[in-house]
This record gives sequence, structure tokens and C-alpha cells, in this order.
Amino acid sequence: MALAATCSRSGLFSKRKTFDSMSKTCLLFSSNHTNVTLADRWKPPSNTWWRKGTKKYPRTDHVSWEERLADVVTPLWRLSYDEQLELKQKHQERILSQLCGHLSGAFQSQPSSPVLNNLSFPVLPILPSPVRDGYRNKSMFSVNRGIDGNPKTVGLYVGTGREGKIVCVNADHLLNMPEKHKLVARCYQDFIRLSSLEPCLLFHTGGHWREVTVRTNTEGHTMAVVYFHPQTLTPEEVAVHKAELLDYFTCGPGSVCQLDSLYFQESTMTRCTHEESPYQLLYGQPHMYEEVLGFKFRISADAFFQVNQAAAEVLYGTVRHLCAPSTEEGGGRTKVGGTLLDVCCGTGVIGITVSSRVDRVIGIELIEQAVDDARYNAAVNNVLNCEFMSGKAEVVLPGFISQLSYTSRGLTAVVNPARAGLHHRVVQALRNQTSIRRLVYVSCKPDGEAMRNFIELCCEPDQQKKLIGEAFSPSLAVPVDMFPHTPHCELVLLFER
Ligand SMILES: C[S@@+](CC[C@H](N)C(=O)[O-])C[C@H]1O[C@@H](n2cnc3c(N)ncnc32)[C@H](O)[C@@H]1O
Repeated sequence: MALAATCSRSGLFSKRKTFDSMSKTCLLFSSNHTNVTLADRWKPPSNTWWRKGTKKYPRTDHVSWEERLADVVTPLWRLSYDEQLELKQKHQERILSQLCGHLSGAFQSQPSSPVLNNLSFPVLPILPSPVRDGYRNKSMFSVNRGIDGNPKTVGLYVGTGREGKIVCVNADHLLNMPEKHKLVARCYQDFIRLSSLEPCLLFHTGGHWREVTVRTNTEGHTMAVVYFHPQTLTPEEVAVHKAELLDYFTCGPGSVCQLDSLYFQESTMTRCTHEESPYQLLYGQPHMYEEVLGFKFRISADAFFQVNQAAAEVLYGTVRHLCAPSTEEGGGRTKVGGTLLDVCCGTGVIGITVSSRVDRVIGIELIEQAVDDARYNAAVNNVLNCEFMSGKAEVVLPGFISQLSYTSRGLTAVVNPARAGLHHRVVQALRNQTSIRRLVYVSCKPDGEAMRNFIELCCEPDQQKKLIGEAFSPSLAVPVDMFPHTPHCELVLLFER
């Protein structure tokens, strides 16, 4: 499909093209892929084997561990950025083609269904990330055996437990990693090598030092969170090692990192929330702050924030436009009004950036710290029409959605779940609240569980699945590149009915 070639990749709201004019210039979605391009030929590099003739050999002997790590974490690093975008565009088109395939099958018995008639919808050209290298504002480094066998190595993994071989490789050469994150990882490695405690490689085999997460913001502020398995240590013994860690990063060699916050979490599970095991502030500021579309956001250690701040502005600008497409009239923006339901709202970024265009925003979020941030963020930005509810959306939403009275200006939903997608009960609640005419789905993995959600939003009414409300139809797709050098991107999909 020639879509990527025919549409400009200038920013969504660039001076040359407005959002509306771009959607008109794009070809309509079609599943006929005729042009074979680099994007079609590209295959992810195999990290375990290389081929010579018909034989396969383990790759360890000719490819460095660093190169193998780059192939795992940033598999597109050998391609130019234009080639990367072309590849991602094709990939998103294939996913949308699958969705259309499912839906056309599902509606075969109803040839006059509006969903079937609306299966040609525009897919805009992928919006590029304004920053391509060193863009990550959050990195998590593991601790495990390095290339030289040293178990106190801090980096990222190559290989899997299933293959029986995991090697922890320093991440210094990765294109998406900022210098500050590399520096903190190196210092943490030096620290644990000095420590008398062992690293925790497998929970059941003992050891204490675990991952470190590093977060930075546009102003260069840095937060580090060190995860620690207490095993059988007493609180007094743990306190000694916490003090050593603090001393190392504030007065010792680690002070070169100039940390603004140092957190410590004693955790016996892969991931613990603040409620399960508190994030203990050893030093500095409790929060990070970031600006998005002119609003200031507080981000707690436990809260989600998009990993690429510059691209997040592009994403949230797109989402705002699709949630509340206000127009400029007489020098000012006309308000769209109505209520916006922000499901999986995190620190409230989507709701708050849309707030001036609607009458009311209701956000729902699982992580307590993120909900506290969202309430704080609304208040600090003087936004008075947002309220945030904490809990699982599948528990909270079905209870109150039917009480949302229909206002003449309507009800819009925006959902931005984690990779696991939305719980079936959330889809049911959204679909069966007929006041919702417009739904914006933001997904970082549209070919995973999100695809199941798309199908449930658009399939024929199904009494058994309690999907009773009128079906939605996809009407516009906008891929946004949040993760240069990787095959991933965000997909913003507008559904209407
Ligand atoms: C991809 S993040 C998006 C956050 C926010 N929309 C943003 O742009 O920053 C997904 C969010 O969903 C939350 N979440 C995960 N499972 C949830 C559930 N069952 N109910 C409500 N929120 C959930 C996560 O804590 C996380 O904050």
C-alpha cells in the first residue's frame, strides 16, 4: 500500500498541513498490499543463531554481546529513521487490516450493517518522534551475571531463562538510552561490587541487590529507585546497607550522578506497588515533574509516564484533538463541552490536557500514587472540572457509568490501558452506555489483547457476552512513534457510532 509514500510526515499540527487536511489527503484504508518495500522484507535479527548455507550456528562466536543486546532492545538500530517509520507504518496497517478482516467476517450475515460500510477509514502517516536518540526518561536495569561471569553486573538481559542462559550486558551503547541513565547504572554496579551483600539473581537462591530504575525529566532532574530483597535480614541489618547506599550516592563516588531523589524498595515480588511495599525516600525530592502541552505534571515513583517526553507531546496533542476536536473561530477555540471519561488515566495527563474543551472529566486509575498525582496535577494547573477515582476500572466503571446522565453535549471516552488491554467488563460498560458516541483507544500493543477489545467494541450485539449496545466503527487511525529504534509505536484509534 502506497499510503506511507503519499502522505507527508510533517507534524500533525504543522503549519503546512492541518489535521483535517491530512486525513483528506490520505488514501483510504485497504488491505491490498501491492508495493513490496524494505518494510515488508525486514525480519527481526535472530539473537540465538546465524546461518551459513543451510546450517545454523550459535551467534556467540561472531556477534558481540553488545550487538546482540542492541538487536534485542533496539532491533531497528541499523535502519535509517525514515526506514524505521516506513516499517512501523506497514506494521500498523497490517494490524488494522486484521481488525477489518475480523469485522467483515463477523458482519457477513448483516450486509447492510454500518460497521461493514465503514471499514474503509483513513490511516494517517505515522507521526515521528521529535527526538530519536537518548529519548528514554525511564530505564530499568537488572542485576545478573555479566559477559565475564561477574554476578554483580548491572545492565539488560540477552537470552532467556528457558534457553538456560541469561547474560547481563551493560547498556552503554544503546541508542535510546540517555547518558545520565548509563552513568547511574555504572555507579550502581560499582556500589554493589563494593557491598558485602550478594546480588539477588533468583529469588529462591538468596541475595539482596536487585534492579535499579532511573527516571529523568526534561530539566535533567534524576530519580533512582533501588530494589532490594531483604531475605532473612533484620530491619536493623537492612538499615546498615541502606545507609551505605545513601552515603555512596550523596557523598561517595556515586555523587557524580547528582541524584535529585533516591528511593529504596524492599520487595520480595517481581513488582510491588507502593501499597504492597512502600517506596522509602532515602534522599531528596519525593517527586519528578514534567511539562506537557503547557501543563505541569507531578509524577510519583510508582506512577506511569510516557517514556519519551517529546513524542508524548505529539501523542497527547493527537489524543486531545480526537477527544474534543474544537475548531478555531474568531481567534479563539470553541469548546466542545460534554463529559470525558478517561479510563486508565495515570497521572491525569489526557484528562487535564483536554479539560478546557469539555465541561467535565472523570478519570479512573488503579495505582493510588498516580491518582494522588492526578488530583494534585489538576489543582496545581488550576483545572477545576476534573475528578479522579481510584481502583480497578473493571470494578469502578460498571457501578457508576449508567448514572452518567446524558447531556446534550454527550459523553466521550478515552482509554489508554497497559499492554494487557481492557478487562471485558470495561468494554461491556463502555459499549452498553449508549451516550458514548465517540471513543478514543490509545494502545502501545494493538495486535495483542487490545485487538480483542477492538473486536468487542465493534462486533455484532451479543446477548451472551452482554455486549448489547450499538456497535462502534473504527473511523480514523493515527500511529505515533514513541520508541525510535524499536519496532513499537503507539496507535491512536478513533471509534464512533
Ligand atoms: C499506559 S498507562 C496510561 C496512563 C495515562 N493515560 C497516561 O497517558 O499517562 C496505563 C495505566 O493504566 C493503569 N491501569 C492498569 N490496570 C488498570 C485497571 N485494571 N484499572 C485502572 N487502571 C489500570 C496503570 O496503572 C497505568 O497508569
